[in-house]
Amino acid sequence: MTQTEPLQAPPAAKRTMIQLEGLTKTFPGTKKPAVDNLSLEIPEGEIVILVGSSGCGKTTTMKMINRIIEPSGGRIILEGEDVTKADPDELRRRIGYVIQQIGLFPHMTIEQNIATVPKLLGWDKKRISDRIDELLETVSMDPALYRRRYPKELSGGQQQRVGVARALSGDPDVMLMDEPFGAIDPITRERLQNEFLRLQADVKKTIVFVTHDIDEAIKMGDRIAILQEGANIAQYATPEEILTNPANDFVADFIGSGASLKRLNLSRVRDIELSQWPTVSVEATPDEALEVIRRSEESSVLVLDKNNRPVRWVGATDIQRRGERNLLQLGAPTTATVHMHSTLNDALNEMITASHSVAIVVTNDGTYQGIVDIDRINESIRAMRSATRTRMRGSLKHSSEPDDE
Ligand SMILES: Nc1ncnc2c1ncn2[C@@H]1O[C@H](COP(=O)(O)OP(=O)(O)OP(=O)(O)O)[C@@H](O)[C@H]1O
Repeated sequence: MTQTEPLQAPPAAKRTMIQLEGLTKTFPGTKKPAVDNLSLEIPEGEIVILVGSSGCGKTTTMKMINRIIEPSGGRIILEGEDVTKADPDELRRRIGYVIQQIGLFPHMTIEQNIATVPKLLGWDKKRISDRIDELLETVSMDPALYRRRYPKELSGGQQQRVGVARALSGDPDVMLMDEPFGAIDPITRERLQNEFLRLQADVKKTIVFVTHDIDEAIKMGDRIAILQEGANIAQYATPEEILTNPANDFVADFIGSGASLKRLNLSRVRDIELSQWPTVSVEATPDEALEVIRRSEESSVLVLDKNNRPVRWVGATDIQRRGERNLLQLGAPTTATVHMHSTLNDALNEMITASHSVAIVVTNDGTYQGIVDIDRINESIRAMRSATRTRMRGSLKHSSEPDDE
């Protein structure tokens, strides 16, 4: 047999995809620049978040990257090429753009919306049509159902999914996302964030993402730039570093209280050991279910369907008072379900919303994996706190060591 596997090259250091050099924008009729001499390196394949309070220059920075706003000074380097003076139309075809609310063209169907950039790129009809199907499936929307609809016939969350699909349509290396999930209710927002992170794990685009929500920044960002007025960088670091070592009082204030709780956004369900809850198949009799509960330390059982998907919680007392009812008619439907890639913060939110002390963990196809309970989340918070303290003691010790020792 011949060896067909190529030898693995050692991982190369990340390339800089976008480099902003002294980028400045002073709007006509204003004295102070909205963006004042901003320099920032954005590595390939990462999500870099620009976060800061209203008016600090996030959107202006973003719009200068694809030249919707022309810079008054400085340079934009894309993949090593100075694009400060390049043809803006051509540039925009290389950069996907997702914005809050507006996004879609209202008079065009979903397929026409998604086809905009591929058409500009001169793709043939079949390629465009296949791409529309592929992208709608990628953002979990059935093409047969949605291709011919108009934006107003979709929910806010669905419109935003189409916005993401459209931004991905020409397969750009870079995506700019300006508060893409800003106008959406918290539950849909969380779902879209998770879907987007899952998608990004596959597509690995270089993404500049604007938000004013530090929790969203911590959850979505590989790196976060916390901006002050004039787009001055207060800190540019990983979420972990920002939470552990805020560079100054401005950053500490911006993170606000509850840094430990925010750190729950950094840990995912797949990173912790899951607990198990007693389960029975939907085909079991109520007596069998009762026996499973008796043998466990819990007072209820999780009923799984034929495909191992959780369907109901059934308590011992429900079964004792069952009368003629079977397992599917007892107890309550399962709530508080999270995925392996959900954050511990998502799990905690689910528990609080469902008034349940456990969240059920399932795979993408809904198969039962285990549970996360409040105790496990508490343990994680404690572990993070003590890791931070150890790190801080380490750095304090280091900085207080006298030079002459
Ligand atoms: N076209 C314009 N003409 C004059 N000033 C502008 C213009 N666009 C933005 N500005 C000003 O530039 C500053 C930065 O605005 P920008 O929209 O970039 O802020 P932002 O951080 O995105 O804010 P928000 O979170 O509220 O969207 C603000 O003071 C704003 O008033």
